[in-house]
Amino acid sequence: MIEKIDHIGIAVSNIQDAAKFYTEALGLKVSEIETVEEQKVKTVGILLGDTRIELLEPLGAEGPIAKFIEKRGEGIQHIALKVDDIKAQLDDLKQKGIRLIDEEPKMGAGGAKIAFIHPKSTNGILIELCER
Ligand SMILES: C[C@@H](C(=O)O)C(=O)SCCNC(=O)CCNC(=O)[C@H](O)C(C)(C)COP(=O)(O)OP(=O)(O)OC[C@H]1O[C@@H](n2cnc3c(N)ncnc32)[C@H](O)[C@@H]1OP(=O)(O)O
Ligand SMILES: [Co+2]
Repeated sequence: MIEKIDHIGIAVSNIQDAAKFYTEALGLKVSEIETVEEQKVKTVGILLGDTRIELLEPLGAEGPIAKFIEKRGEGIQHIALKVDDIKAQLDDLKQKGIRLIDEEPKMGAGGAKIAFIHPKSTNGILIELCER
């Protein structure tokens, strides 16, 4: 079951600089910075009620966020949907012929299980499934 939007992922060159807009101009709170090696990113969550904005900075020249910024510049990179059972959701999507980037969940920020659906199956939006 899909529960809600868990977060919106925004690719930025520098999370400290980018976070200032949300904290200083909008008065929002941020989580601790976390490194997710597998995705080659540093990330903070901007807390917004029961959802969040996830700022993502590339760890180096490689990885999906580095590549995204190089090709498209900073901006919205993905939308994450919270699911109650990510394995079941992935099996269901696979059976429906949806192109998955990850057939098995990976480790995301905050210990979440995450998996991505390819933009070719979603009219050009990168969608993450996320189970907490
Ligand atoms: C920390 C964690 C968490 O939440 O806990 C995260 O979120 S980590 C967040 C970062 N991690 C990820 O994004 C992991 C999943 N992402 C990936 O595997 C990759 O970024 C792909 C989405 C497969 C794209 O890979 P790559 O750029 O190498 O492929 P590509 O250049 O051939 O692109 C294939 C097609 O997808 C499009 N495309 C690429 N990135 C896109 C994006 N973010 N949103 C929408 N479309 C996108 C390209 O324009 C291209 O379309 P055309 O063919 O029409 O030109
Ligand atoms: Co995410």
